[in-house]
Amino acid sequence: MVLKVTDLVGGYSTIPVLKGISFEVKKGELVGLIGLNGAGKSTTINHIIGILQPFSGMIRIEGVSLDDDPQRYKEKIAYIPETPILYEELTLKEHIEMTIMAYNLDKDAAWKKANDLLKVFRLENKIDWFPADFSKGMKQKVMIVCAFITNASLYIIDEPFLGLDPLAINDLLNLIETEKKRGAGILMSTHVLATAQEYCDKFVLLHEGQVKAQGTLEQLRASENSQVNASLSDIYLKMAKEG
Ligand SMILES: Nc1ncnc2c1ncn2[C@@H]1O[C@H](COP(=O)(O)OP(=O)(O)OP(=O)(O)O)[C@@H](O)[C@H]1O
Repeated sequence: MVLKVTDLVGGYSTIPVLKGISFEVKKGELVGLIGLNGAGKSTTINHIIGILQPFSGMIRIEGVSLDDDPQRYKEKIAYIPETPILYEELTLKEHIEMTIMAYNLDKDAAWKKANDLLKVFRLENKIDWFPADFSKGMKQKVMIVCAFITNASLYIIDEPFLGLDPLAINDLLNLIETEKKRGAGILMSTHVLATAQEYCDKFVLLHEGQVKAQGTLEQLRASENSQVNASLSDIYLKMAKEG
């Protein structure tokens, strides 16, 4: 098991946004975190990456909780936020060097991987550029390059399909496939349900801070009494309208 979230109650103030959610991401699985605006996807992610403290419940990555060992817990996660977060005063090269230090990576192996990824995402001649020189999509690609050199156990990818061009989306999906084969787990939040349906192994449907349904598409169809050919979008809309 890569990620195990158990009875997580959490949020920002004393009123919980998440009302006791449980789900898992296994090795080699891509799990889609699906929900309407305000359903609690970002709040869930903020708890997993340790920005928010659970009110109650447990989050473990490969059996380790943030309280057990914060450094080990954080090294197991690579997070790609929806809005890229880069250091304005650091070049692309320095972002990669910082990632190598933060994750304690072998320098030569990490740079080999980074150079391959820089080529894939057409950034190899922009290594000395600062974030201010990059477009939003290019900044997102910098975050992808940094995340995918870490050998993380768990990738958390927040809405990857809106800022990237189709070529980059395809490259990212290929990277995800490679990491799945390596045994990593991936939790991906998205509103692009057709792509999620095509690529995710399982889904967690969040609604108003609760897990309304989870499992494979077949399992969702069964649990929501949907037709045998119902799409993820059909199932989700039906569930959201029923409340
Ligand atoms: N910083 C914050 N402080 C207080 N409440 C917040 C904060 N961020 C989000 N919330 C509240 O938490 C709830 C869940 O929001 P969250 O951002 O997790 O939703 P989401 O599923 O990620 O939505 P979206 O698809 O719009 O990104 C909402 O009711 C929102 O108002």
